[in-house]
Amino acid sequence: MKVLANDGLDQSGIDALTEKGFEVITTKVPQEFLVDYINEHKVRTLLVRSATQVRKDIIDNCPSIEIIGRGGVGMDNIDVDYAREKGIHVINTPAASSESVAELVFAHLFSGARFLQDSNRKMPVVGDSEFAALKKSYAKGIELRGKTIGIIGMGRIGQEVARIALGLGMRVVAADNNVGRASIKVKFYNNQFINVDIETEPLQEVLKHSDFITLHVPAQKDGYMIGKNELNMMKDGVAIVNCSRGGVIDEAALIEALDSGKVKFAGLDVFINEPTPSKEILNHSKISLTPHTGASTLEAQDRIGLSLADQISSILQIH
Ligand SMILES: O=C(O)[C@H](O)COP(=O)(O)O
Repeated sequence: MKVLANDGLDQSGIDALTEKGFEVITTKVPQEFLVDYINEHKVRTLLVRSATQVRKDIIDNCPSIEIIGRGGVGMDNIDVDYAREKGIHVINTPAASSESVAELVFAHLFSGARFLQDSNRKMPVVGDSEFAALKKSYAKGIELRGKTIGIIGMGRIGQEVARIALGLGMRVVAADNNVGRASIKVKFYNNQFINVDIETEPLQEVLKHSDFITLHVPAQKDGYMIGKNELNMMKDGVAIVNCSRGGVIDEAALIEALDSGKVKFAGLDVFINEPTPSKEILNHSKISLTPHTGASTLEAQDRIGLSLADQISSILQIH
């Protein structure tokens, strides 16, 4: 019962699977050697994050595979329908990382609002004499409280973003093609709950009325969701965060909008070219950057490991 976790697996998952008699291999096998490796080791379960591509070549040429597991949410690196047609179980962990991604959205928002990304780059390289000048250049920070956040995509992550935003005293507006109205349960530390209804609006309305926009949609098949036209619709001085997928936003149009001042700042966790984002993106003083770490917290990875182990055991009926 070999499980190959090609992009790694949290110890929680390794322990839970090992306890049930699975052999978990965490060797990173390069993409071009995967088919041979899987066949040689008769791997029955292939686990990946977003790095390993599980395309038709693997599905067609690795008859031992019974389960393909995505430790995370987005399955755009897996030919899901094709695998299912071939009788392979394809699983993911849609609920395990929402809090982590949502918290990263606010890390980017707070960073941009107070110039942290620029300050972290410049403070180590400028001398004492520049301290005052830097302080002056960061004098026009902004608060999040009281501002409007537009959430595009009200799935689990979008809803978690709404919960945090409400706690910060922000006004929340949302756009979602599938959800007419989202009722958000907000839990407080004393275990009390309140229900808050969030009306969704057409995308264009959300773009027009938001001070901050955050994207929580799957990888787009038909071009950019946010391109030049959409950027033009937004308020002057809007801020944008993308912790969903590269290619949801047109990076060239974003850079132009940052340079013109239309967009005040951006926070990007995902890029059109991963793992090599463009130099313009990497070096832009108004962009807060993270290398696709939305789900990379100890807590999320622990939950992901347990969820995968649970699902694999139940599919293979190992109790
Ligand atoms: O879809 C996801 O779950 C996130 O993009 C995280 O991807 P990762 O597992 O490669 O960090």
